Amino acid sequence: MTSTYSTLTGKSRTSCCTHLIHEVCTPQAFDGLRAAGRSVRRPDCTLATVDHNVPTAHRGKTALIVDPESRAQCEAMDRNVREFGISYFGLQDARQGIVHVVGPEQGFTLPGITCVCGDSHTSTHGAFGALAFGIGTSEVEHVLATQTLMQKKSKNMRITIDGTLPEGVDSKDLVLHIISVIGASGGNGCVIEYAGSVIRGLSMEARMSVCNMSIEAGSRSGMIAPDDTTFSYLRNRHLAPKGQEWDRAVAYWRTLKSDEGVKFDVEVHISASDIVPVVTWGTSPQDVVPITGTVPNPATFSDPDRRKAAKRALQYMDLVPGTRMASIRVDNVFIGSCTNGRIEDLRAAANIVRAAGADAAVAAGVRAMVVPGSSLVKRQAEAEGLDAVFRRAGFDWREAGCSMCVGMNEDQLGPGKRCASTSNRNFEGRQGAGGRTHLMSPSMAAAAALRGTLTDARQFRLSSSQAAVAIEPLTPEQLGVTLALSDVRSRTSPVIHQPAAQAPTSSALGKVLRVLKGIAAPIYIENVDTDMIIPKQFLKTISRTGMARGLFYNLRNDVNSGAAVDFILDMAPYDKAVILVSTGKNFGCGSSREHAAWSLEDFGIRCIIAPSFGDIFRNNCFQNCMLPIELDVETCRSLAQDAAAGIEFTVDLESQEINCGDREGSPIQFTIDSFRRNCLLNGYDNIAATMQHAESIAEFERQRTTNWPWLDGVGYKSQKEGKSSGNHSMDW
Ligand SMILES: CC(C)[C@H](C(=O)O)[C@@H](O)C(=O)O
Ligand code: SF4
Repeated sequence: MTSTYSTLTGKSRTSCCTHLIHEVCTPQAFDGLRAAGRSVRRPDCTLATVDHNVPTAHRGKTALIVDPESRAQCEAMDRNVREFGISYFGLQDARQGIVHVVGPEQGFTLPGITCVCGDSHTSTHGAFGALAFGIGTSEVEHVLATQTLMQKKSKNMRITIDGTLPEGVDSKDLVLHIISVIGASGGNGCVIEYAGSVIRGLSMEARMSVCNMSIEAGSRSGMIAPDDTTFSYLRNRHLAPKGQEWDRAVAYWRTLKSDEGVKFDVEVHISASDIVPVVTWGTSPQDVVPITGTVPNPATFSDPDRRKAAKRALQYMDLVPGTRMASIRVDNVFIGSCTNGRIEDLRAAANIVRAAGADAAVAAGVRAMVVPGSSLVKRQAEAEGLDAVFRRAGFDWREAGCSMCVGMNEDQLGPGKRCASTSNRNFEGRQGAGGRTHLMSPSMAAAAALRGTLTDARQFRLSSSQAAVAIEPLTPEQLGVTLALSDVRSRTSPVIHQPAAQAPTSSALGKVLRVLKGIAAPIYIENVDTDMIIPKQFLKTISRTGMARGLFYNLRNDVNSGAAVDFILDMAPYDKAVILVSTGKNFGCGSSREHAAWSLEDFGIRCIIAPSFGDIFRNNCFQNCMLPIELDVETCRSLAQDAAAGIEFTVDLESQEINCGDREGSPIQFTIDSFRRNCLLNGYDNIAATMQHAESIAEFERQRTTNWPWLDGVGYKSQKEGKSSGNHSMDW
């Protein structure tokens, strides 16, 4: 399936059809463009919004954002989109929302495209049969400048779910079940295709929830072949093709499916009847248990690493094995995020409140928030009366944004507080330092809000008279939004900057790595996620430097007092470490934040050795001239012993060897992609290298215009036809 989607312009460069951007991962990329005197190659294929930092208590001008760092990031976005001529759904725009809700909602996400975004949940867009994946900031800069990316073909994995989902089981239960089956690193290096009768029967919203969490299964990208469900969702969306182009597009989209008998690198079969309503108990999305079950006993895990991780998780979550999940009290409930902040999710949650009767109320002592995924979802929900249902029961009805999914705005979970959440990550400190997250579906979260404990939502049954009346998506006019569509994908005039003297562009530029000699620090944690490497508060910067302070912040400092606690990187000789050795797999999983690589580098780490890596993190390391080395678990464990003994390591990239003292088995050989190796040895400027292929990129774009004209924005079309786009005032 994937080969159908990758549109290669050169040996290893993928042309990106659409590029979504948000305020957190772009300021440094735009600065890089400015410094190098580069423009945005395809403003018509780039769409911007603000979501992570925005307040959900009010809407208004960016200038009203109280937190100075959040405000600075949003203002940087305002400036950058203006300067580079990019279509933008800013804080006052009726179409603003979470980037992964906005793209599909506008029809910017289409089947057959390659879609990228500086955000790990870009996998969401795979629900449309797009090859969609998250990238780091350096890659964002590369895409802005060239509309292409350096890519290596991924492995293919197919997960087939057949049968009928039992009553009360929804797409969130399904995807959490999948992650528990294949594990949080199960999809490393793969693109997942979701198939089977259950997937075919899902709505687009549900498909998006499933693809969204592919990254939590270790895969950068998940996809579903487009079908009539996809087409009817897209028909009449603002940026979807219209008229004859629509017919032509649909005819093409129907061809986008895996060939009969095609061989996948990995096949997984799941029976729908095995799936039940679930919640998470630990600090990895793979820590899943039926809501009717109990907190597991780590001693029952056969894998020693899993056992250790489970013990650590239970300590963090303050849970005791054997406790009934449904007896666990919660302080907060969060309904929202790019996984479950769409209209269907809000309807499901509201249905539970309706089923609880006219007197339904949020349990005493619980704070429950409903945060729509976009401002248009909010208006739709209000038109359906869902806000009234929530408000009446004591839920807090908010403005759109990422909110407590990540806590970059004021919506944070306090230390020691427990949250029933419809988001996608239950990592340590994810929703707030010291906060404890249980992931679940919207109906289960609503049920938890009413009962005050984790609750089986099947206890709330709707009578037909209580059932929510879902209405067709409202038109912009009905929503009371006068959409000025003229500014969407119509930009034409690239802004060319003069290179700034001595200013840095993409991060690795000018750096090389040949031989690295020094102290290695051992880390014994499984699935070290990038939230753990650098928590959210350190992402609120518009610079790439000075991030060592944030490195492993929550492991190095007491959550309540902020006082330093013993952590390996603060103890001699490891405070001078240049190498990290992780015994746990999936190092750097989760978020695409390049800040994780920046903070390691700023501390002095140039090489990380682990049994496996999160795919986006691995790329981010290379982009910053850092070397991620993958070795088997046993070798990592023995290297960690050497590191713990304070033995100095020598990593030689030329000979691809690791030497540590005169240990047995030394030197250890490692393999590395030859292109990446060359870049590290010679310090390439990837963007400049790609720009040498400008003619092939232009030729590819010409073919694309001929074959798939609906992928060009209006402004680009008229520019090609020699018409002036005036002051961006053309209609779509
Ligand atoms: C800020 C962004 C880089 C990050 C991501 O990549 O996922 C965020 O959306 C998250 O969910 O942690
Ligand atoms: S996972 Fe959360 S923080 Fe990240 S994009 Fe989605 S809603 Fe925003």
